[in-house]
Parts: sequence; C-alpha cells; structure tokens
Amino acid sequence: PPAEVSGNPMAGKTFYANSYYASEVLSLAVPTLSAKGSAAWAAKATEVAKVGSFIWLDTRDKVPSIATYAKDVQTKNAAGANLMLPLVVYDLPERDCAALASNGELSLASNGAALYQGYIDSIAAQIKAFPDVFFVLAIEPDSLANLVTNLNVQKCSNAASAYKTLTTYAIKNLNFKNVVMYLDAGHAGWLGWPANIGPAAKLFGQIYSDAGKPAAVRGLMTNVANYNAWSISTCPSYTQGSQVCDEKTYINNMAPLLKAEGFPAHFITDTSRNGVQPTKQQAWGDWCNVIGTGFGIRPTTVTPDPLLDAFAWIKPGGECDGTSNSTAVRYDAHCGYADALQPAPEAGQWFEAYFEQLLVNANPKF
Ligand SMILES: O=[N+]([O-])c1ccc(O[C@@H]2O[C@H](CO)[C@@H](O[C@@H]3O[C@H](CO)[C@@H](O[C@@H]4O[C@H](CO)[C@@H](O)[C@H](O)[C@H]4O)[C@H](O)[C@H]3O)[C@H](O)[C@H]2O)cc1
Ligand SMILES: [Mg+2]
Repeated sequence: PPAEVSGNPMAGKTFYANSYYASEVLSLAVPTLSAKGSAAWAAKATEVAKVGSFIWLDTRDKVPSIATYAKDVQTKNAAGANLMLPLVVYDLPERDCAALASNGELSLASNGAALYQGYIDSIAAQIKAFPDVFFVLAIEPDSLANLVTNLNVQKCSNAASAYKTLTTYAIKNLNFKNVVMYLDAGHAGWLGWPANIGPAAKLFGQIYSDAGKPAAVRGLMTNVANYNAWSISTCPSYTQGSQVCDEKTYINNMAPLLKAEGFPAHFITDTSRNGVQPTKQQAWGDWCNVIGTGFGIRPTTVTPDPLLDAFAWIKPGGECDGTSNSTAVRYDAHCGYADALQPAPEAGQWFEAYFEQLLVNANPKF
C-alpha cells in the first residue's frame, strides 16, 4: 500500500548502498578471496557490496561525507531509482558507556556536550542542504538501553542526564520533513526481560515527550549489532528461559507499553548478522564478534508485521565490534571470549575473517 496507508514513510524505497562499505568489500574482501582461489566467493562478495547498509557517523569528521552520499542518491534517483540514505548518529560523550570497545571521541569532561550539539547541528545542515533526499536516521546505538540496565556502571550513571538531554536535542534538531528517525532500543535479550521492558518503555516515552513528540520520530530500532532472530519457534538455551527470545516478540510486547506512554512507535530491526539461528553464543550477553554468524534477511520495507517498517542492515557486516588484543586501551573482555572470533582488530575496522564467516553462512545464501 502507498506510504500514507501503511504509515511507513519508507514504503517503496530502497536503502542506498554506500561507496564506503562497497570499497571495503571490493578492495579488501574480493582480492583476499580471489587470492585464496575462491573465485566463486569473490563473485558473491561483490553482491554483498550492493546491499544497502547503514553509514555510521562515528566521528565529527565523517559528517561532511553526507554530501557525497546525498549527491550520489540524487544522481541515482534522477535515473529512476527510489533510494533513501541510511545514517547512524553515533557520537555521544561517554559513548557505549558499559563497554570498552567502542569508546568515542567526546567526553563530558572535555566539553563533550557542546561538541555533540555542534555535531548534531552539522548533520542538520547537511540534511537541510538536500531537501529532496530522504534520510533514515538510526539514533545512538547502545545509549538509552544502558540507562535502563547499567546505571551501576559509573561511566553510565555519570553520563545518564547528558544521554537524555543530548538525545532530546538530537531528535528535536533533526526533525525535518525529509527525515525518519528510530531511537535505539537494544534487543530482546537486553530490554525484553520483564524487569527491563517497563522501565525502558517509560524512558523512551519520556524522551519522545520531552522532545515535543517530533513528527520525524517514527519509533525504535532493535538488535543493532546483535544477533537475535526476528522470529524463532524454539527459544535457544542461552536465552535463559526468557519468554521474549526474538525481536518479533520484543517489539510486539514493547509497542503497547510505548502507546500507553503516548509514543505510537513502529520499528526497524537489524538483520545484518542474524542469518544463523540458534547462534553459537555461550551466553546471551555475548555481543562481540560472535562466531558462526551469517548475513540475514536482506534489507527491505516489505515485512511480515505491521509494526515493522523494515528489516535493515544497520551494523555493516565485516566491520569489527572490538579488538581481541588484551593489551589494547579499548580491549573489552567480551572480545576475548571463546565465542568471539579472534584475532580481531579495533571496533569499526575491517575484519576480513568475520566478513568471510558472514558470507559463507549467509541465510538467505548469496
Ligand atoms: O533470568 N532473568 O530474569 C534475567 C533477567 C535479567 C538479566 O539481565 C540482563 O541480561 C542480559 C544478557 O542476557 C543483558 O543484556 C546485555 O546487556 C549488555 C549491556 O550491559 C549488552 O551489551 C552491549 O551490546 C551491544 C550490541 O548488542 C554492544 O554494541 C555494546 O557495546 C554492549 O555494551 C548486550 O548486548 C545485552 O545482551 C542485560 O543488560 C541484563 O539486564 C538476565 C536474566
Ligand atoms: Mg558496539
């Protein structure tokens, strides 16, 4: 149905496949696979480069690149495509406060709040410069979810009010007609638990209301950089008896709670690394470079659930979750677990062996 019927602002659109991820695949994975004599896998890898994954704005100096992608979208749409530009806003001070691997460039002690507002303002300027481009904004993975379960972590409790005020600032100042936004909501294994889902709904509702219920805020995103099934018939043992062991159950439980808070939310969910179910996680909380995973359902706005606006590849498969070098400053023990592929480079760096794992295990296959 047309967007106004389903309400899905992305209906009929395709996620833009960006040149940055394509260049990682084509200049790193394809030659490696070819050199190993895997001509067939090298050819399949070139197919992955055409899948539209999200662009992570994980430093302020990446914001100007929005113009490059926006111009490419304009060109391709003028030639008949119907592309939307997917971006991850990911630079809060004290970012990823409960882990050590994805620590960002900003800190509250070093003017981080003001610098973050400048970061948001610079993204807003780019969006305003391209009123004919439709932007999908994934707002701050691993932020609000940490305020639900990790206030016992000093770095999270110190940053809690900043996370809230700066997220509110972000969604108020990125609220444009050519934008749809989804706030991060962790995943079923994180916030799906009875003890967590209520407080989470209240927090999301509070942020939505504090920001004045911005029209561009469509809802929440789940499973970002995680591995849960969209829908699974038997809960895997590592889900510890939870009744909420897949993302479909999680969003269907979350939606009415959000509505009760005055937040009529819809969802997108990350399928970039959930193709193999059950996973080989030894514990549900194991999040770093999990072994045995595969690319999952390709990004699409055609979904089996009216609450779900899209399956999306938010985490770019093949980009590392964190280093396995135990002497590194950003070493997080999760990346040294038996179910974490090793050796692994720093978070965000290309992890060739991981890309090949995802490719070989892809479901649907390439
Ligand atoms: O039996 N019960 O009734 C019961 C009740 C409650 C229980 O407790 C819950 O247990 C869950 C684990 O099962 C915990 O979930 C984990 O929380 C971590 C943050 O603390 C997340 O880590 C993030 O992951 C991101 C990628 O997703 C990374 O990008 C990011 O860097 C990284 O920090 C894990 O995903 C997530 O799986 C919950 O907090 C915890 O409350 C447990 C049992
Ligand atoms: Mg991470």
